[in-house]
Amino acid sequence: MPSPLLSTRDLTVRFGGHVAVDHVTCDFHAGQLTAIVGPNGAGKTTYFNLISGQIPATEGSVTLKDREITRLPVADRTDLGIGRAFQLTNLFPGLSVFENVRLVMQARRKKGFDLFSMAAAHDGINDAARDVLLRVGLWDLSGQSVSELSHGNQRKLEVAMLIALDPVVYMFDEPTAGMSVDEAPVVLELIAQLKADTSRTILLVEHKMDVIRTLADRIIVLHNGALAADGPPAEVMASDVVQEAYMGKALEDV
Ligand SMILES: Nc1ncnc2c1ncn2[C@@H]1O[C@H](COP(=O)(O)OP(=O)(O)OP(=O)(O)O)[C@@H](O)[C@H]1O
Repeated sequence: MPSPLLSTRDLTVRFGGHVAVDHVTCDFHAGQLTAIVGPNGAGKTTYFNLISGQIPATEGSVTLKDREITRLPVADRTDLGIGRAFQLTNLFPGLSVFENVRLVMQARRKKGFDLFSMAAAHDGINDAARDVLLRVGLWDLSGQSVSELSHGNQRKLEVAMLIALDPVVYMFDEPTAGMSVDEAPVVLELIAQLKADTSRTILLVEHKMDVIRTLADRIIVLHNGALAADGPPAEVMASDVVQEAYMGKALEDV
């Protein structure tokens, strides 16, 4: 098997006496979407935070494409290809949809954050931003201020910004949370399309069984911060131990 894109080895964080993530060793390969499930408080978001760099690990390591990134700050990890959608906190509400996507592209291309540069100088970026907005179905709303968008469209924009960032590792934390039944399928379809690019890996924290069934190639289960199960969805879901002990409660709110 080729070497993994992303690995955690004995990844651990303690808050005082509480071990929130407990020696989690896991490899994530290109072309795979891994759903991370587990009961409330199991450590899923904290595991994400350790991978993306929001909190420092107490022990263990995170490796991206054979490079150890455990002690790197968030921005450096982003530059190296860790892309995380943040439940709307990384949108600029006062700017237009288009400007939000363009800012991400400018930052990626190291052209700085000068929004008011001559548009002609940024033709390439403008075209690329338009392509992303067409892809997510937001092109018609590109001139609107983000604060005027519906919640569902804001979540779509978040996916657009992640696509614009062009990461190696896509990290989604409950991407359809708070969306209407009409809006959620669009975002799920976008994530499904991302899977088609087999040079990336996708991590998804998710409670909804239907979303997991639709998207996941693999499920890992966290319980009390530790890795409790890891395998293909059918296998993990069928496991009695996992059903009863770990997933019954976590996945029943479909
Ligand atoms: N900064 C922190 N300081 C202290 N304890 C924390 C901190 N962050 C998380 N925890 C604790 O770590 C444990 C894991 O929390 P985490 O949010 O990762 O769980 P989760 O699996 O994402 O839960 P949920 O499904 O409810 O979002 C919880 O007991 C939580 O209270």
